[in-house]
Amino acid sequence: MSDTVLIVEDNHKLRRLMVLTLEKEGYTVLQAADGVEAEHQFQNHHFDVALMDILLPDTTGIKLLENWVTERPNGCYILCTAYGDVEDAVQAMKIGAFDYLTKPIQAEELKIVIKQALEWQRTREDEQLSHENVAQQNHLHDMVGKSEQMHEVFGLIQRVANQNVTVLLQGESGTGKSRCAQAIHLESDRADEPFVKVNCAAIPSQLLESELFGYQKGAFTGATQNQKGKFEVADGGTLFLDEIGDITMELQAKLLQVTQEKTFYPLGSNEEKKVDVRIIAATNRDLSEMVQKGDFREDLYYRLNIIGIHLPPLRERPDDIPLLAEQVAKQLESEHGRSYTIEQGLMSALTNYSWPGNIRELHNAFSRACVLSVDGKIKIDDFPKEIQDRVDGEEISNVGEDEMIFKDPSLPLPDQLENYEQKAIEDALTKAEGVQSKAAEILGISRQSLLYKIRKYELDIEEE
Ligand SMILES: Nc1ncnc2c1ncn2[C@@H]1O[C@H](COP(=O)(O)OP(=O)(O)OP(=O)(O)O)[C@@H](O)[C@H]1O
Repeated sequence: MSDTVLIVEDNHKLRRLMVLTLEKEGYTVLQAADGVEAEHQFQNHHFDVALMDILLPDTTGIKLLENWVTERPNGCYILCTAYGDVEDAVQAMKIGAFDYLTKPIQAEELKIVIKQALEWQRTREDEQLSHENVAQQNHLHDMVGKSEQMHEVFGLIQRVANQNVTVLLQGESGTGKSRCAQAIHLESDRADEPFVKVNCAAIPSQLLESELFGYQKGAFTGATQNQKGKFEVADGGTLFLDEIGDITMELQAKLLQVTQEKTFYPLGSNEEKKVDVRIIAATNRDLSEMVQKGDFREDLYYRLNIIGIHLPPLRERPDDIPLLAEQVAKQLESEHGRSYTIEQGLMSALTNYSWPGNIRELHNAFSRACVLSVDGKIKIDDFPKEIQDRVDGEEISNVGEDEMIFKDPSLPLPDQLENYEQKAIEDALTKAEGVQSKAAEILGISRQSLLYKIRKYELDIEEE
């Protein structure tokens, strides 16, 4: 059965043109010339995507969208806005439109957006199934993680990989945004095409434009020959714009145009270039806050954030630490040609540290520890002082002097630490009358860390 598209457009000529274009592509097309007809179609027919004009004789596309999103939240809606009407476009995206098209609508653009919408729609329907599959999986390409948050991220990556929509990755520095962008590319059918990364913060703003769009010989002093920009280099593949929050307003406007039209002009050139590039953007800044402050264009924000993926900080997913640490140790084993063992108790100690630099800090700390380790045995002493201090502080600070009885000098230090830790947890839980969040507060660790330790020491505690 072919996919069905509903077109709501009062301009007869334009509607006819859109219907013909889509019917030629093999879609079944329903039509409506005003709000009443549109409501009738909505109530009586199934359709996969609706494309509606903003201005209708008896209502607005925004009003229809508001009603339909409430009634069928899983539907896929695209609004057609007048050229340059940013406010309507932004409002539509906020309400829940999949995307918007700016008039005049090109046939090619129409075909692409409908195709993307249907792909997104289909994968959303498969969501449940793929979610179950992904839940079993603790890695995706080079990414590892077994926490619920990372399973969710893996699921999203797989669902969006083959849709040409832009993706916005947000998360603190070192949480894995670049890796995530690569994983999306590798999961997609563009995997054999180029993956091009541009760090927008690392390139001075005057140069960034020519870096992205290229230039023609003579465009400026020193432009002695034509130079391709990253958009052209990435043609057919993926362009990863890292630190997107750092680009100037002027460049934001240009970028918006490429995301809409897929065309641009190299600096100093009159020749329009057309590219097929999938854009993934990332930032560790709060882009929606930047929008509110007027530092980032709202329309570009919505355009980039068609699919948003949040990479959680490591302190919120301590369950991933052992897996990540093992991955680094394995990598280094093959690089250094020797094997490493991780001292007992070290892992639980490391889950107590908050890792402000996230996975990058963990990687660096582990690499350092491997190099410093004697006989390949990685110990807490091999970690940077700030980590040792934090770990020791948290482990010992909650143990009173009268409990020094737990210190058995005949045991190796990690085992002594584990004894302290277990006792401290038991005491905190008693003090907190079994309320885990309170106990975690007393211990100065996250509730997740506490749960991890309760399981680790097999403490007989009722689940909250
Ligand atoms: N899930 C993961 N599994 C294994 N390694 C990871 C994972 N996520 C990130 N890493 C590693 O952690 C380090 C930092 O990751 P990455 O550069 O992707 O972070 P980022 O969020 O892009 O950082 P920044 O914002 O500073 O650019 C890299 O060495 C990367 O390979």
